Amino acid sequence: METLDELRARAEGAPSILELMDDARVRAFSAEVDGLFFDWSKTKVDEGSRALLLRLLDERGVAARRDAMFAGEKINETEGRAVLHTALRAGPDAVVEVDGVDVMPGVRETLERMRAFAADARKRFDDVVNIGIGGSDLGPAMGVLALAPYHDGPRCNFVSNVDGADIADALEGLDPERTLVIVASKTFTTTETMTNAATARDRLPGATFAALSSDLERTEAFGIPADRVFGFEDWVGGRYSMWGPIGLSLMIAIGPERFDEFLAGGRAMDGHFRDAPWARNLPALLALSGLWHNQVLGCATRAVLPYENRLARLPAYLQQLEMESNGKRVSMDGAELSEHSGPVVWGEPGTNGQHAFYQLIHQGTRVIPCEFMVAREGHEPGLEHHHRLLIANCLAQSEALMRGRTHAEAKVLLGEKFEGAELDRQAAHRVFPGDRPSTTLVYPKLTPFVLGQIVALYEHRVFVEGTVLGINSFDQWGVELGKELARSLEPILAGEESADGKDASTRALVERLA
Ligand SMILES: O=P(O)(O)OC[C@H]1O[C@H](O)[C@H](O)[C@@H](O)[C@@H]1O
Repeated sequence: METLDELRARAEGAPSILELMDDARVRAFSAEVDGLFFDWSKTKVDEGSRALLLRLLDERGVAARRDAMFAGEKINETEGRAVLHTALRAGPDAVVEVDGVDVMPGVRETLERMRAFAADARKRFDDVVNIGIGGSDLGPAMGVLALAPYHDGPRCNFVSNVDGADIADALEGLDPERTLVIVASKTFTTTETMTNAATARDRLPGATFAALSSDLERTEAFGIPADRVFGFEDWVGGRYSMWGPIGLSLMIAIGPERFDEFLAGGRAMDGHFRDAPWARNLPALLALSGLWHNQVLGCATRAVLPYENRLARLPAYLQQLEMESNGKRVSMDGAELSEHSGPVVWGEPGTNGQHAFYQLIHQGTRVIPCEFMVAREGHEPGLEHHHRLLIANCLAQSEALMRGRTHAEAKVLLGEKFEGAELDRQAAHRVFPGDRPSTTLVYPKLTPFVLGQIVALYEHRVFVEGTVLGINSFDQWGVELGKELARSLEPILAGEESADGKDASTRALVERLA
């Protein structure tokens, strides 16, 4: 891609972030929508590079593909499906057609049934166990923890791993009469989920079961009555599904009204993504900062660092959203990508990470672009001083990464303690190279509405990055081979089949573990 080459040329010998920094830059390299403020001024993108990045969006036809997505066109070409998670949060008057049929009456009807079911479940049950994995787990698990201050419904447990420890621990001490087990699986075939669901049925007789799936024949075969089944269509991808039936546990936890606020946050971000010019468009700006760091500068990872303890599961959620969506090797037409695919995404909440892995971010030899997130306000009355410290730490990290510390400054700090060659040696360990990039997302307070804005912001960011790279962000063929091989290994481990066809290493491991 020529524009990317031009950007790489500009990045060579670009001024430092500190040299670029001034008030005008902060105004130019930040944008705000509905209280959400994104600052990307602490990057090395200058005005010229920004113009080229914006050009990339036009060259790659991002606007047309965005409009095609919202219009229900089948942009998930490898599976022949539309991509309409946005329909799950569309307003009451929305009309969204797939193959000439408006899908919104169905969406609204399911949402109404969910509301009635959730309102009743909040009275009848003490515990909800959501059994699901990947997109059928991470969204509601992340959301229930994030919105703990609004959680006034039954306790929610999330079981995902096929490791029997997960279901065994979750079922421990539950009263079947007061427990709702939700089997969440789009396909209703996923080994982990079906194995855990069967164990729950055996070990907790008398519990109430509900199902969230797009395969109504399989939910019936499992024995779940139709009035406790909430279906969705194939145009909702697993990792984009927490807005609909897969969000049922979250709706039960916080109540239908607050779930509506969550949907409204997502809807507001959709409107912004559709209408705002790219230069002020938050999803586009996040994507451009991502493309700059990953494809232009060659940084293979990005750290997501929420200064919000209740966003502890957000990095895991974003790992699936970003890496399953944009971790592809070919473009839409099947040709090998000319650029790297999406980055490795990782992170932990601050301030904890500061005392663990930030060492490498500050002084390691590789540059790790950091995405900080922080709220102006917390939820804990009387603990405002905690929140001030939290904010101070968040801002201190991005400042330290940008500023760094020179050898001369380190020597001054060491003062009289050392001299000569020893002073130089000791100072070298205390040097921070600086000029390390970060972005900061500031939000007013982690309410259901704001969580909706943030999740939709990241969804669209992934879409923009994927579109620029020519990737289909909505399939996940890369997870299939491991599943097939696991299916072939299970009977070998059970002693029913021979390991002869396997390679020497796998045979030796089978022997040790069988
Ligand atoms: O909801 P399910 O059909 O059970 O799928 C659960 C998950 O497993 C699959 O292997 C995919 O990698 C994920 O995208 C999906 O979210």
